[in-house]
Amino acid sequence: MVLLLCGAAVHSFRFDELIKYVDDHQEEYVQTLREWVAVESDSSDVTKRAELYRMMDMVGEKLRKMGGKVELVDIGEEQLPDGSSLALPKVVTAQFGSDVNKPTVCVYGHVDVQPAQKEDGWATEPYNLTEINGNLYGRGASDNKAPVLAWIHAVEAFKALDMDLPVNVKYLIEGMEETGSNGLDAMIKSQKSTFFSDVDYIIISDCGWLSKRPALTYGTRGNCYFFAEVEGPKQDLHSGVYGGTVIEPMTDLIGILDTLISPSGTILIPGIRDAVAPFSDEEWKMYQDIEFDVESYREKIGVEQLMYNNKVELLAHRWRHPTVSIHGINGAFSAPGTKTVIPAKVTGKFSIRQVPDMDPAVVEKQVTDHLHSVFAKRKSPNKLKVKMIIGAKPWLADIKHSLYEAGKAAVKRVFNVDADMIREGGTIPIARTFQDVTEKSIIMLPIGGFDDGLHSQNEKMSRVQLSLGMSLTYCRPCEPNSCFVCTGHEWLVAKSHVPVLPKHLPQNTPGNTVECLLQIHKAHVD
Ligand SMILES: CC(C)C[C@H](NC(=O)CN)C(=O)O
Repeated sequence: MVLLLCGAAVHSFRFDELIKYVDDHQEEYVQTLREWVAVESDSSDVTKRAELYRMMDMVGEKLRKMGGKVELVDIGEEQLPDGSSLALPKVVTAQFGSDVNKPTVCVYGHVDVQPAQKEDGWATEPYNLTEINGNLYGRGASDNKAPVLAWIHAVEAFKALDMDLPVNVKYLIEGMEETGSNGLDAMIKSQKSTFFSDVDYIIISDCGWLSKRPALTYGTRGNCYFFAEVEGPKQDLHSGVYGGTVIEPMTDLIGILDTLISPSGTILIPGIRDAVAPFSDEEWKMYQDIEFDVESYREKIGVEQLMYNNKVELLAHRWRHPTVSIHGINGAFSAPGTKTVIPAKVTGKFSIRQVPDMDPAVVEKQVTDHLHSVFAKRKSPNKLKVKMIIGAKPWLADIKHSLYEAGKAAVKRVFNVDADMIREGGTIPIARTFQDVTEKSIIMLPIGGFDDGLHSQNEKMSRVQLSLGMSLTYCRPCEPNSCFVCTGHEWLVAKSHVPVLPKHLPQNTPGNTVECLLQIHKAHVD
């Protein structure tokens, strides 16, 4: 939370009050996160849609209570595979201040989550925020509920103290990010000349650091998500009775999925790499300077071998080369027992993370043509249907833009180290739309840690990481026209902010606040 809540208008006396208020309310912030995590706002599961609607209402209510001008924007319906339709969760927009003499910052985030069940291998109940050794475990804790709340609480502190916000702040919080931000493109287009007309900057904290070093994110990969359905007999069959007499849909599906990517990671779809931007010497040099330890990355994941052992190659394949991942097969027998079935219809789910300058429409054609071509060669009587479900574009920012200069200055002032300039291998579907449609500058400021387990078992947000991230939020009082919000060039961030440290950590570590926090953080993650 960077930022921007820095204030020409804030006197140091009042600034101390602000810091104290935030520190004094840490437990309430965690309690609100607990309430938000308790909502199973899984956007991929239509049976959980009521929870998602409830989640959006909670966000709207929270912002309304803070005195914001809040709207729950209807973004229409989604068509389900069975032909029926279902209302999309409303998008929450909120506005705090409309002073034409102040810049306006729009914070984007999402409060939907990926699926999670205890049986997937979680050590705790995924929807019951549980603190263990300073880590707050729960689905959505890092992706993206805590970062969204951090931004909300930053403004709430100003409001609670009846302090003038030095910038106008807008929020746009959605509930379909994890399934491709359905409906949001259209909403942004339709509100270009209304909600977005006075927005100067867009800030996204839906990403994490790469290591123990603070980072700024300047690129994300896109995602083209496919369903490949193979349909054969009219119902499931006994493999003893029918096996050997029918051409099985599952055999066809595994056969075609195996033509997508080689064991060593080469994508086998013709033409797919044609539009990939060349990896420049400048990029190579940048990647070399980034703090990242390949061996500890390998160990943390728990694999014996990675695809690349060289740091630059590994980062490049994580951020700026495309890849294919196979996620699952619907209709396949997957229970622990030994059912001897021949499934009649199976749907393979896979996605391609794409990079500049790939285009989802082109990828869709390349993948569809390829799968139909390899399927035809099998001469199977079964039917193949290929459908692209998500077509989210990659996003890349200009790191020479003053917004990134401002971000670097803020990190330097808070942490006393230079930010690593990183990209994200994952996708924030709406980032590119913001860029293309609103033509505003976007910065991604990671708050999450490098090992938060996003989309995985035991997702967490550590209290220390949250404190470190939050210290970016508070800017010290500055002279008019000298801070980022006034000039667009610099964030002035308080060095004097001393967050309340988790009680189990040493309270009397010597050194200044920043060194102290970094030492504690290091001890905590080592
Ligand atoms: C299109 C994807 C489902 C989006 C998803 N985004 C994030 O995880 C960002 N929080 C992804 O898988 O990258």
